[in-house]
Amino acid sequence: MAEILAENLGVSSTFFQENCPEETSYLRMNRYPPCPFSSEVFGLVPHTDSSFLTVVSQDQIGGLQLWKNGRWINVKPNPDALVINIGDLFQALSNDVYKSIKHRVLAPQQVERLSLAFFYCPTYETVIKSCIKPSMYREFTFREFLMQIQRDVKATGDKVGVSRFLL
Ligand SMILES: O=C(O)CCC(=O)C(=O)O
Ligand SMILES: [Fe+2]
Repeated sequence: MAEILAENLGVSSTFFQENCPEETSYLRMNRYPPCPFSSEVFGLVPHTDSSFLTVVSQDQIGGLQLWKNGRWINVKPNPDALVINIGDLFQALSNDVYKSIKHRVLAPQQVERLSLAFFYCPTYETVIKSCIKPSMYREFTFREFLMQIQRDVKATGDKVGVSRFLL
């Protein structure tokens, strides 16, 4: 899927094969326990993913929301479908042709919710640069990106993200 999305971006056809070996991607298992204060807390605070793509499998409880056209949209659970999110790295690689989607998870009120998120990521040394010119972002390695996030979270409490690398 990453290869298909990158087809018209000038990205080398072997880019993902070369930079995303199996061991650099990971699966996160999320458990959201029922919360009596669910209107006051999040299951997962609004964020974008630091991956190329994220594949999410969610159960039937619901609560995942996307920020679209200035409002939060519910992602209706569908047992026959996976949710694929564009992550920060695809946004930079595509020079904003694809946008990293902001999303959040509401805390469930009565029953626990489970989800699985697979983060498709490159090696730390992978250089992220757009082939579309003029490039909006300066080139950076995945390692630099993750370290910048750590610094920003420490300093501001927030991730900031790819906008940090805008030229
Ligand atoms: O639980 C979900 O539906 C989404 C999980 C998520 O956004 C994440 O793990 O980054
Ligand atoms: Fe996420």
